Amino acid sequence: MPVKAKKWILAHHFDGVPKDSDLELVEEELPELQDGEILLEAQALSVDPYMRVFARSALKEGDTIMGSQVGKVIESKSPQHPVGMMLVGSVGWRTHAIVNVNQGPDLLGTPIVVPATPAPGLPVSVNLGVLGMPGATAYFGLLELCQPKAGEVVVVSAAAGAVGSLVGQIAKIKGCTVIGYAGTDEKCKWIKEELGFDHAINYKTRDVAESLKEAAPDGVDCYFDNVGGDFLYTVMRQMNKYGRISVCGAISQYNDNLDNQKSGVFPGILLIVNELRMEGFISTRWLSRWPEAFKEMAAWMKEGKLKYRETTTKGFENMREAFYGMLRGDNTGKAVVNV
Ligand SMILES: NC(=O)C1=CN([C@@H]2O[C@H](COP(=O)(O)OP(=O)(O)OC[C@H]3O[C@@H](n4cnc5c(N)ncnc54)[C@H](OP(=O)(O)O)[C@@H]3O)[C@@H](O)[C@H]2O)C=CC1
Ligand SMILES: CCCCCCC/C=C/C=O
Repeated sequence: MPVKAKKWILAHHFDGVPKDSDLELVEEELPELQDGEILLEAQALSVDPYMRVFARSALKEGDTIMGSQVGKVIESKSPQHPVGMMLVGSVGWRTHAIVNVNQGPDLLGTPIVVPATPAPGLPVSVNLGVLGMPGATAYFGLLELCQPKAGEVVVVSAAAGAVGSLVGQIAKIKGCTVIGYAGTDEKCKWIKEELGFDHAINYKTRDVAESLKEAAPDGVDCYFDNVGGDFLYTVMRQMNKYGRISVCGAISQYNDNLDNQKSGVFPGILLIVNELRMEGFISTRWLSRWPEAFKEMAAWMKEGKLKYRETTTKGFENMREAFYGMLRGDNTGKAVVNV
């Protein structure tokens, strides 16, 4: 019996905030499996900011939207991937995918399928969040680039999101004072009261420069930047000598047309005077070491030192709404879609 897959395609390249006419749900009939192929059925899918960023360069109109999912093998012509096995696959927004297990990495350089990390008692979706790409991003982006030391002050933006909520907790584990900025009072309450951040500030209701002066009167040593734009410049002005900035994301600019962006004045003088180190990264730089991060983070979770939250949307047909919601800040913790 041929399998009918549903998939979301890029109908039109995004221009500004993604809208319904940009994304279209279509059906396709899948062919018979060949040797070395498996058929994956989506259980949980990820919606991430990078989909907004990389759609422009990596996709053509008509292509399936990129993205990872946890899928179950429901048919197999690969003895190493038996029916029932759970895999994390970068196979896009699809209910069913035929994967050649010998295929090389995807467009973003990640393997097409890897066994889902065993996490007893936890939902499979943790492989898309705390024990997945966002977890590795927080772990390596903070520890490798900021190298936070006990007693230092660490600031993180988008602090109640998938990456930011983990960055703040890891910085606490390392003995730092942590200041998180998030977009609602509820998010601030969560990161302060449940996750143990020292300060949680709603950037929509407080002035960032003024509130940062209050929370960090002696300045900032590390900034984990998820937001970019003016936010970055504002924090840079309050960095201490030899401060480190890990440039992870620039979500405040993702809906802008980069070709038409006005050139602002980059405050390079601050880098010079305070001898700051500022480095952008893509988490796949440490791909071969991701298991190391997952092992340590799973141990912290077991010890109750690292908590996570997911904002889940039910139904593959609601991928689009989950994506829009994540971009505008509806999520606390990792945004996932359960099928
Ligand atoms: N370099 C890398 O390898 C990777 C980079 N990233 C980047 O990390 C960042 C966080 O990603 P992730 O944790 O997955 O996503 P989140 O779970 O943090 O979701 C995005 C959040 O961004 C916040 N946001 C949206 N617009 C703005 C804005 N204009 N100003 C400030 N905050 C805004 C919203 O929270 P709020 O309510 O607080 O506004 C929203 O919930 C993104 O920039 C992403 O691109 C992610 C993974 C890998
Ligand atoms: C498993 C997919 C890895 C994608 C890496 C995404 C890097 C993100 C950059 C900005 O959001």
